[in-house]
Amino acid sequence: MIPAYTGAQVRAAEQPLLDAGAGPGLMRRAAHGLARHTAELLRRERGRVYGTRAAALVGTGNNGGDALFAMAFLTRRGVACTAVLLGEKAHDAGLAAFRRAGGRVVDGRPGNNAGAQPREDEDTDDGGTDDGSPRWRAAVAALAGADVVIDAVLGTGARGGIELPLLPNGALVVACDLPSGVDADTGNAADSALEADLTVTFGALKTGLAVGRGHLLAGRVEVVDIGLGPHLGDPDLYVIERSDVARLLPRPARDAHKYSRGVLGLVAGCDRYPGAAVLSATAAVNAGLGMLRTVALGRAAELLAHAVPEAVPAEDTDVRVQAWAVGPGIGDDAGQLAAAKRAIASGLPCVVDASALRRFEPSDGRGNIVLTPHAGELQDLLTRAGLDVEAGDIAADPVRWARRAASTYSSVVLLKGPATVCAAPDGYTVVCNAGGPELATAGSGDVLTGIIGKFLATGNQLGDTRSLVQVAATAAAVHGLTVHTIGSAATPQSARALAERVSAAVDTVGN
Ligand SMILES: NC(=O)C1=CN([C@@H]2O[C@H](COP(=O)(O)OP(=O)(O)OC[C@H]3O[C@@H](n4cnc5c(N)ncnc54)[C@H](O)[C@@H]3O)[C@@H](O)[C@H]2O)[C@@H](O)CC1
Repeated sequence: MIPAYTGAQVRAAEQPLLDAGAGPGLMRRAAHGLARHTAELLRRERGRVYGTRAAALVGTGNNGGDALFAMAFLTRRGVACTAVLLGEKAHDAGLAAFRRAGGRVVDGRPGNNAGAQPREDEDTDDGGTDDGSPRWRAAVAALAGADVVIDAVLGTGARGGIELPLLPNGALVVACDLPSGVDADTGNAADSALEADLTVTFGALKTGLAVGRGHLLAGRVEVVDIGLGPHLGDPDLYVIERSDVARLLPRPARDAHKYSRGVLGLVAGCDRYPGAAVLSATAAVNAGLGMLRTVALGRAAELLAHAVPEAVPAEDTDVRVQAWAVGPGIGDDAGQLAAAKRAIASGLPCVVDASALRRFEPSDGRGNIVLTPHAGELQDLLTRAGLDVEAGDIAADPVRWARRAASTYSSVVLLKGPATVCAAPDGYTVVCNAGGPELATAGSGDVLTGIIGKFLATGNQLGDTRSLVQVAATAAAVHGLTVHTIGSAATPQSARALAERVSAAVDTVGN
């Protein structure tokens, strides 16, 4: 697991070192890491470092200082470097070092009225600012032709919105510590924040790079160790890695039989929505389940019999299983909703999804239940519990609201989204960043429910809600990895294809 910390935690860890006069050393290590990773990116994407062109957008604080020192290193490696100063001041020592190394400095400050003229062939990306003022003209002209632009306007000291100049088309973007305008604590981002190819972050991974828009804007993330380790304390959350998935995956014992491999009860599907039951059932079976008992009605039952012959129909929830998965495709069917309620009340481990979430009450919660809402369903859960929360609030701080729902409903909450946030009632949180937009199709959630159900039924990883969070994150990772078992990431993928590839995904991490 990769530990992630809020910006406030990282700043607190830095403080004793700053008090002891270690600030310049910290910055030198950060700058060295930024220069090294930027050079590696140039070598990979441009085939060389010497003779390339770099520009940095430099703000007033230490974040800008990091970039100035980093560009001093790069200048010495034969990179033509330009610093575009966007604030009233710049880090003194960093600026002096950059000038000494022979770097070029351009004044992009608000008061600058002597801006350079744009080149005639200037070609810029959308998204930034070019209101024609000399300030932005100077910045845009200085950036033209850059192979790489280092975004070092704001780091963990950011407050509120930010304006940035237009970037040249085709330039690589490296964010220094985090993309300017991203909130290191939450992942919320200013509209103008730039999308990076690479983020080089210092001291520790920041929560804001693991979740929300910050995660989407960060690109590849490299963590540079600057020696904060002993001062960091408990992380805000963890990001699950492939090696964790391999460790946490339940494996059958050599003397396993179908009951020891897990028996899952599935309450899914109805006449109106028969397909969801097939997707959940297929995923559960392909995840390595010992036996599946299905409570399905009418067309859903017929379809299941054809599509998933392994599924053993059950008349009711009065059957012997080790865990339940309830909700996919049950819609408003009164019989299926009642069956889901009974399964939830059985006391067995249970994953609750889709329509079953709409009837789930805080008093139904307990430590062996996983709720799997998307943002809209989370808003509904929170609103029904008396909390005033808008969709935008959840997008701006998904970890906070997933935790809030987990404590309110005394259950583990798996919040679906570009990053999957799994939170326990005590706040322990694991984020899964496997997969991508390929997973955002109707039916994909039904697949995830089947995988979680299988892991709950196997049960050998369950102990407390923290273990259950890890189980949920492992299931989310397997779900995400199904994407990588089919063609390239750009290959369109149906939920059915994902369900059928669950065994291949388990195989990729399990071996
Ligand atoms: N503190 C340390 O020892 C270290 C800090 N490091 C770097 O320092 C950064 C934090 O430095 P700072 O605390 O100086 O903060 P930043 O450099 O992130 O920004 C602070 C400056 O930006 C201004 N500012 C804030 N919000 C603004 C906005 N919306 N628009 C325009 N200006 C705005 C503030 O007035 C202040 O001058 C980290 O992200 C990291 O890059 C690294 O050098 C490692 C060591």
